[in-house]
Amino acid sequence: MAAVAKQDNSVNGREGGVEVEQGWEGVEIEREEGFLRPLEQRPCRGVQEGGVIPVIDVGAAVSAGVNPAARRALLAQVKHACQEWGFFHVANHGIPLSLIHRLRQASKEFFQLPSEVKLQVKKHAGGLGYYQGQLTNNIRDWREVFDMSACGYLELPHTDPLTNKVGTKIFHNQWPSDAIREICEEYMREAKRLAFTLTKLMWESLGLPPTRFEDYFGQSKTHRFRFNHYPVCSTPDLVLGVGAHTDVGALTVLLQDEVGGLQIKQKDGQWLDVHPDPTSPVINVADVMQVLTNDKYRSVEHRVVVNRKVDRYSFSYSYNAASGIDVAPISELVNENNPPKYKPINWGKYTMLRIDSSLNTLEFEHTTLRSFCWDVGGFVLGGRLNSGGDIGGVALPPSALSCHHCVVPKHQQ
Ligand SMILES: O=C(O)CCC(=O)C(=O)O
Ligand SMILES: [Fe+2]
Repeated sequence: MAAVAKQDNSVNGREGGVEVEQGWEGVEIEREEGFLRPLEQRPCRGVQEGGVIPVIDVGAAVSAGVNPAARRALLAQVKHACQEWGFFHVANHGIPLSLIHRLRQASKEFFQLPSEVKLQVKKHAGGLGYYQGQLTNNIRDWREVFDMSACGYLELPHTDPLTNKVGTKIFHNQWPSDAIREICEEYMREAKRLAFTLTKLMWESLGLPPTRFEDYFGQSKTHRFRFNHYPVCSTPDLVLGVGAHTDVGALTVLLQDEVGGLQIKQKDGQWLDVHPDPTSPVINVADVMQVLTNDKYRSVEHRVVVNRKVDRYSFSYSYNAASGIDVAPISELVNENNPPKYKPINWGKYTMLRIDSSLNTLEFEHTTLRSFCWDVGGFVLGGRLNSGGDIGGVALPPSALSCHHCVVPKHQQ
C-alpha cells in the first residue's frame, strides 16, 4: 500500500472531525481506496470494439415545415433507436457550434480554478454547485462536477426530518461568475429545446396523445445541467470516471469532447465505446421514459472510463418530469397481455432518494427502479446505487484526482 505524504494542503479545514475540506495529501488512506473498483467493474474487462449507435438527423423536426413522409421516417428511426439501443447521436440539432466552443472553454476555465475558489460554490446535499464526492455503486467516481438547474431553480420534494411534514425544497444556482452564467443559460436554452423536441418525437413515435405530454413535462422545474471533468489518471484500469448506472430522468442530452470514454452496455452484457463526436450530442433514454413506456424504450446502463493522457470534459442536460408527478406506465401502452411492469413512482421522491442515498442511510431496494417493479424478482435496472452521496462531507480539490495514489490492495491483486 502506498505511503501518503502528510503534507497540509487543507482548505477551510476544521478541527474536531465535524467537517473537513482538505487536500488529497491529508486524506486518510481509506478515502483513497474509495476510488478502487472491484475486479468485475474494472474497465479492461469485456470491452468490445465495433457496433455504432445510430445517428438521427433531427433537422426535419427542428425546422418548421415538415413533410409527413419525412416525419414518419424520422419517427421510425427514433423508435428503432430507443427500442434497440437506448442511445443515439443527433445531427442537425441546431445548437450553434460557436456556443459549444464557448461552453467548453467556460468549463475548462472553471475546473482549472483553484480548489478554494471552486469550493465557494460547493454543492450541499441534494443541491446545486461544485462537487467531487460522487459515488456510483458505493465507489467514488473519478470526476468532479458542477451542477446547475436549467429552470432557474430546482424544486424537489422534501420531508422535514423533525416534523415529518412533506413540502418542497427549492435549490438555487450558485454561479462562479457572470460569464459562466451567461454561457450556461444560453446553452441550457438550446439543450432544453432539443430535449423537448426529442422527448416529443419519442412520444409521437409510440402513437401517444400529445395532450398527455403536457401533464408530465409541462411544469417541470427539475431539469438539471452538469459540467463533468474527468482528470487524467495514472491507473485508469482500476477506476471509473462514472460507474455503471442508468440516468434517472426522462432523457439526457450529453455533449462530449473529442477524448472518448463513454461506454454503453449492450444486450449481450458487453461494453461498447461510444464514438466521441464533439459536435453531435448523444441522446439517451432514461428511467422515467422506460417506466412510462412500460419497457418499450430502454434506459441503458452506461459508464465512463478515464485515461492516462488527457483530461475529458462532458456536459449533460437531464430533461425531467415535474416534481409532483406520479410516473407509471401510460395506460395506452398497457393491456391484458402487456400489464404494467411498474408501480407508480412519484418522480420527485424517486429522484430525491437517488440523490440522497449513501451507503448507510438507504437500502439498495430504494435506490433503483427495482422496488417499483411489480415483478421484483424478474427485473433489475442497472441503477446508480448510492449515487450522489457526499463522502462524509469531505470535498477534495483536483490535486486529489492525480491517481498515483491509487494502489491495488493485496486482496484485489
Ligand atoms: O460524461 C459522460 O460521458 C457521461 C456522464 C454520465 O453518464 C452521467 O453524468 O450520468
Ligand atoms: Fe449517465
